[in-house]
Amino acid sequence: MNKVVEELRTKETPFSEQVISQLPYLNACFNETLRLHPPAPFLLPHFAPETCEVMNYTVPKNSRVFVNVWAIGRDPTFWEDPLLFKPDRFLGSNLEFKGHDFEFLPFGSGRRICPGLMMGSKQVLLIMANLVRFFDWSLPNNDDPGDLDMGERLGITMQKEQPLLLIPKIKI
Ligand code: HEM
Repeated sequence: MNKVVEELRTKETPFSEQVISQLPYLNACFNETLRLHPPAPFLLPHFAPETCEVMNYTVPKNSRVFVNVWAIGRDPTFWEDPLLFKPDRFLGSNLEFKGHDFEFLPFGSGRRICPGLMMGSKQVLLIMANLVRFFDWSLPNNDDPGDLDMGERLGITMQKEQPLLLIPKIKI
């Protein structure tokens, strides 16, 4: 948190879209959040119109296919310390969420990739940048952020199981 605060508070505001895309730590935090908590953990249901082979598995014609990107994002084959929130893993890495890196598919891939990818990612980054830049955040009772319950519940999209209660203090 300190690293992203420092990165944001040395930049001029209001933040432009161009500045936001050049903030490595903010972008790394966004990527790491999408890796561990993809909003659509099974993507949208896909359909195999023909029988096909994928990595030695046969997918029969007319199958309904779910891609578990939640599990892929936590697979120790691809990710070191997969359950830890470590944004630094994305610093200096070429991994992108644009559908070419199959270990990181929070927006899906291929013809049905999320068409709102650019809009959604820019919006979240801008909102996060402003919330972090202009407020100091703490937990009620000065609770330790490390103890925050990050349990999830599956709905149409993934949701935090317990509501997030935070105290903002304005910081100009
Ligand atoms: C952080 C924000 C967002 C995330 C993580 C996200 C994620 C996804 C995912 C995983 C899919 C399924 C892709 C697949 O099955 O391969 C999807 C589909 C879709 N998304 Fe997004 N999305 C986001 C924002 C948006 C926004 C802002 C819009 C519209 C303005 C949007 C519109 C759509 C539409 C229309 C589809 C269905 C595409 C199709 O089935 O052909 N999304 N999104």
